[in-house]
Amino acid sequence: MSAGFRGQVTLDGPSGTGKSSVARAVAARLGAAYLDTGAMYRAATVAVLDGGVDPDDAEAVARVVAAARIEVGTTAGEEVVLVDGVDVAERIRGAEVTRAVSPVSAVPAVRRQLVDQQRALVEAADAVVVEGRDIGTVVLPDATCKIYLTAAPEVRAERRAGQLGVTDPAEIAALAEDLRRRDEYDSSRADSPLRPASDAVIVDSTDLDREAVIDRVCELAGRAVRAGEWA
Ligand SMILES: Nc1ncnc2c1ncn2[C@@H]1O[C@H](COP(=O)(O)OP(=O)(O)O)[C@@H](O)[C@H]1O
Ligand SMILES: Nc1ccn([C@@H]2O[C@H](COP(=O)(O)OP(=O)(O)O)[C@@H](O)[C@H]2O)c(=O)n1
Repeated sequence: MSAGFRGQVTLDGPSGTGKSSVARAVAARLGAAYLDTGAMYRAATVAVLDGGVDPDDAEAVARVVAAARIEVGTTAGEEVVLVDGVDVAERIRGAEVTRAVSPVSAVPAVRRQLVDQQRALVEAADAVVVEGRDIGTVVLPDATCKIYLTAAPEVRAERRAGQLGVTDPAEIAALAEDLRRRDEYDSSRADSPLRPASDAVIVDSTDLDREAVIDRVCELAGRAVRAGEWA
């Protein structure tokens, strides 16, 4: 399965399972576009923080985000994230945004706005890999191939620590607590909670390296296309 893929691959799952790194590599291998929906919720959070609004004040959050122009790129190799024309690609990965993103993304009006934008970006592409929390369940219920990535919590925290260059055990424990809190928030919200779609294939990456996960996702994408051709 390489060139010639047409359709949508969705990658959902909690933080640190490898969604971004795997989705980017799969998109490159399939010659597909790539959409990081988490970057959009993070960009919305930048607008909320800069608007001086409490991330837990749903009404104020909805108002600020409705007035913000959020733009993301869909090319796997280049990260483009703009809020009102300002490059926030680096800032969205910072601790301040990570702390505030879950309450912002639990606001239904924010989700409606960003889901509309996500669907428009997907429609513009013949082939696309989309990662997030609700892509297989809500954004693209008819996607060609749905994957739900999981991994043991301690493995996810270690991966995140490795990514951020954190080695102090107390800091790793704090990262693990942050992941746990965010997963709980994302899984228990009323609108579009984090959960696998009923027709998603669950891939547990605890004991798989990155390349093995990429191979598996490409294989599943190829299989889904062939199944569609025979249907
Ligand atoms: N299967 C894997 N084994 C080991 N490390 C991985 C694996 N998949 C991803 N990683 C690494 O773990 C870190 C977090 O991955 P990332 O793709 O950002 O996860 P997510 O988008 O789900 O939060 C990155 O440094 C990435 O390179
Ligand atoms: N489709 C999505 C994607 C992200 N999100 C929210 O955005 C946050 C950040 O997503 P992300 O994918 O950048 O997070 P990481 O897994 O990279 O840490 C998540 O914790 C969710 O609160 C969401 O609600 N729906």
